[in-house]
Amino acid sequence: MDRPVEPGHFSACEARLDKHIAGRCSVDFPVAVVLPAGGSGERTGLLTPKQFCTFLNRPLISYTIQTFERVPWIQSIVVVVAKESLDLMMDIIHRFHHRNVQVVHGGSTRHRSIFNGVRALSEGEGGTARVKPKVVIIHDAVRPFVEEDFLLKITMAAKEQGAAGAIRPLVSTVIATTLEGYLDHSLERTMYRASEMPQGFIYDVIYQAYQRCSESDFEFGTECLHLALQYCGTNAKLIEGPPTLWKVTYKRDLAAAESIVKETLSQSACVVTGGSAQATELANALQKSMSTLDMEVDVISDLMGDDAKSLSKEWNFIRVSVNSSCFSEVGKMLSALEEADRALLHPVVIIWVYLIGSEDGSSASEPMGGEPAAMMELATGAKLGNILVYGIQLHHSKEATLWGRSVEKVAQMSCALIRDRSPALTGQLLQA
Ligand SMILES: Nc1ccn([C@@H]2O[C@H](COP(=O)(O)OP(=O)(O)OP(=O)(O)O)[C@@H](O)[C@H]2O)c(=O)n1
Ligand SMILES: O=C(CO)[C@H](O)[C@H](O)COP(=O)(O)O
Repeated sequence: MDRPVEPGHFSACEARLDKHIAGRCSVDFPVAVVLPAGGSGERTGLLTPKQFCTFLNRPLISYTIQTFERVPWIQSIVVVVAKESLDLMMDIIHRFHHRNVQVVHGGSTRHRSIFNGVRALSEGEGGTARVKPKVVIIHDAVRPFVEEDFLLKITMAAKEQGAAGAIRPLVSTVIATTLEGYLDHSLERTMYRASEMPQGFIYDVIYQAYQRCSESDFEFGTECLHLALQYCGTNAKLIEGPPTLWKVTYKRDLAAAESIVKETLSQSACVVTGGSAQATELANALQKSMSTLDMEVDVISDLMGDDAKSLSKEWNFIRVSVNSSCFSEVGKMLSALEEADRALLHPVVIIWVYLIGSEDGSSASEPMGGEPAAMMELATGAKLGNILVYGIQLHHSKEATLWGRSVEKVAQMSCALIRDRSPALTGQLLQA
């Protein structure tokens, strides 16, 4: 019996690889990606193939493509889809401004789809030859959460070894069963790992492996690393990856993916005060209260000058108005976000916090005559551009405890609206 892999064995190898990679200034060879997306997603029980199922107004595959588009040393992306999904895929590329993406049609099995994608990287239009990549990364289109540093590890290892693949510890014991459906024996779990994606290959290795493999491999195989070993004698370097490499397989996985994206978008907020002392005081109180709710808040007077950079890095904005129910400030923020095309890939949240009353006891004339209707109209238009506008109204109180409670309530409501990003509440003027 082979000796079990000692716990930490792979992390020791990875540490050496980390050091090896750390010494590299950049990827100085062409790298391409093949994203197999030609499946039907039967295990989700949904009619729409899971790679095209949407959350936060975007299909799953668009999140994965974006992940690779952000990697500067990846030159091209090939997405492999079923023939009947070609038009849908082209529409997604157009709608979400994906670039450097070539779409080819898939096959009846994952291996056939992947081979179509690999082949497309060396055969240009009409079968003419094209410059092929040195390394090709293969990554299931339904695995949206992969980080650049891990892609770099896989890519460098593939260049060094010919092939490399992500692995994860098994979470369930693997057993062998008898034909009658009884336990034959259980495998020693420490000797096995789950093979995940991404995987990387020297282009010629995986291309030749697919040219040499059998029909049975194409029909029943699920492991590219096996083909490289079996048909090219190339033994892949195995690298333990983070738990985020999981594959969307069941319907629940789509909900999990949405939750992860929402969490990523809900780490911080930018409060814009317009510069008034009272709005700034409220903003600072909100900042303090929201920090206790794990929300990092920045307070600025306006989205101008250096502060305008928030427009391109923040997903959540709070606009504080004092005794002024006009929406011009919110309208200006909305226009700036639309001009920056900020909500193309993710929904942006704007919360209008409307403070009535002031320290000297004066109060605006009873507000909100026609404003709720105007608020709803503004929010309805904004939603079409993937910007979610909510309103929270609060009354100033000179009684410190009461005022503190009001501010805390606004902080809680703001965090909830940001974290949930529900289109259902847009345009509502909530009472704190
Ligand atoms: N003929 C196929 C089958 C699968 N895939 C892709 O391979 C990846 C991983 O496969 P899997 O999770 O099994 O997807 P499906 O085959 O769609 O799922 P199911 O088995 O539930 O139908 C997915 O991105 C899937 O779209 C593909 O490109 N071509
Ligand atoms: O991890 C993988 C190979 O290394 C593949 O993602 C996995 O094998 C696909 O299997 P299935 O199509 O049944 O989901």
